[in-house]
Amino acid sequence: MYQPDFPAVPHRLGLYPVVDSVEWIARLLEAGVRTIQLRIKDKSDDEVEADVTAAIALGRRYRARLFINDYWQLAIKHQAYGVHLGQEDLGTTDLDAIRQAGLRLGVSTHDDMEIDVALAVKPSYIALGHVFPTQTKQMPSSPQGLAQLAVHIARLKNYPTVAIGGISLDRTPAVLATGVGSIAVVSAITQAPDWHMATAQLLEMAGAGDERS
Ligand SMILES: Cc1ncc(COP(=O)(O)OP(=O)(O)O)c(N)n1
Ligand SMILES: Cc1nc(C(=O)O)sc1CCOP(=O)(O)O
Ligand SMILES: [Mg+2]
Repeated sequence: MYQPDFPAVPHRLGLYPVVDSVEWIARLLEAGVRTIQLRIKDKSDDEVEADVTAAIALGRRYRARLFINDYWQLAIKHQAYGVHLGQEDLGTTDLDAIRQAGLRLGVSTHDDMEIDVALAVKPSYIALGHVFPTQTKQMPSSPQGLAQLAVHIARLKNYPTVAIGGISLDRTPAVLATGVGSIAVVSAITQAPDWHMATAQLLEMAGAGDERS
């Protein structure tokens, strides 16, 4: 049963690019993306606040689901659609503040134990990674692969789910065949020889997500 303690998101979030600049947010929203994340690493709140506010304004203009990675206080201050947090963030974040501000919450997981932790938080969606090897982030764990992803999706049947890690254009059909509602990608778009074409192809396969809930 999907009864999150945070506002619900559509079951299928569709194509979900994870990008590190307002420029990428602007061009991907213009290209038709409707679920997206601003992921800027290792800067102070002061350094990122202008980018966070600009990204949130763009998200509103395009009626998109804009998640802020890590900077949950800024996300609350500027009323983002949602926040994405990792497992290690859960103990240091005021989850009640996010809930009371009405923001959606996405939580990363990498194995069954982390899924148990995430389910206890009752977030809006659960991310499952990393499916394949990735060059984008150093991962302490091994890739879980498609078979394990499918097991997790079966366990989480009514929960909105997002797959992440090494998802390329070629691998997308097999990832979607597990029943996952969304594919989160970095390099498949940002390192593509033609990002516009790659985005159009990924949107064609994964969709832009269901209507807002
Ligand atoms: C959709 C999605 N899934 C997983 C992650 C990873 O988040 P996290 O574990 O917080 O690690 P960093 O991205 O902060 O390095 C994500 N960002 N988005
Ligand atoms: C940011 C991130 N988080 C992951 C996780 O498994 O939690 S994998 C990942 C990087 C995904 O980049 P790419 O699409 O280029 O492989
Ligand atoms: Mg994070």
